[in-house]
Amino acid sequence: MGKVVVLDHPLIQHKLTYIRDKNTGTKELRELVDEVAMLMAFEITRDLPLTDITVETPIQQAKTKVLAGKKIGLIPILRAGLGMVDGMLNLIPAAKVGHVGLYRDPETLKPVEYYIKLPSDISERELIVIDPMLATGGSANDAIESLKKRGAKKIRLMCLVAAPEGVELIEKNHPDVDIYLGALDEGLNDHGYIVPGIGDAGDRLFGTK
Ligand SMILES: O=P(O)(O)OC[C@H]1O[C@H](OP(=O)(O)OP(=O)(O)O)[C@H](O)[C@@H]1O
Ligand SMILES: O=c1cc[nH]c(=O)[nH]1
Ligand SMILES: [Mg+2]
Repeated sequence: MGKVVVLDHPLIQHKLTYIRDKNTGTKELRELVDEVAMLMAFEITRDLPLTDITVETPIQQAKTKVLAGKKIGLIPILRAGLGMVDGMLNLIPAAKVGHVGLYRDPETLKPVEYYIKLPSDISERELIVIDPMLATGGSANDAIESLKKRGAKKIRLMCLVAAPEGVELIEKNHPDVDIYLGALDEGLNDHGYIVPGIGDAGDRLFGTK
């Protein structure tokens, strides 16, 4: 079974409070999502492997460390996942970015895939699927399946807010995938929205409602 980690760093929790607040406007929301994504990226990259090197400081030789060159791929689920990409790239600037376009049918709550474009070497990369919301889990589940079908071997999932239903679905169908969250909320309402949640992430980020 994969890990489920709630990233309870005080800065993440503080910013998440203002993301939840319905009075936070589009500009501020974008900035907050960007910042939280960067902080979450900082936390989830703790286990990246290092390798030893030697450099000359102005004083003498120093045995020190650099990243071992692990290749990373960020996979935002369109649209809302786009809001988290730049924040993560601030910390992992060499990451490649693949896009999976999915929307959730409002009647059935089932995801519909409309776009996919991935780096050609996904099987060699550690992939981080990013989406602010893990509600029923259908979208993340389908995105992960699409990646696996195309050769992905190592996948993590990073979401701002999740419902237990979504976490359970990913744990059941993808026990090899670790899940990193800003918060694990109470559940879903009748329309499949996370409670208390942040509302419709895509509409709030892009101002489409
Ligand atoms: O876990 P689920 O029940 O599948 O719901 C979560 C999905 O719903 C939202 O996307 P939406 O369909 O609203 O598309 P958008 O990002 O284009 O707004 C959200 O960004 C997730 O991708
Ligand atoms: O709460 C939710 C659930 C799905 N999609 C969203 O944007 N928000
Ligand atoms: Mg939406």
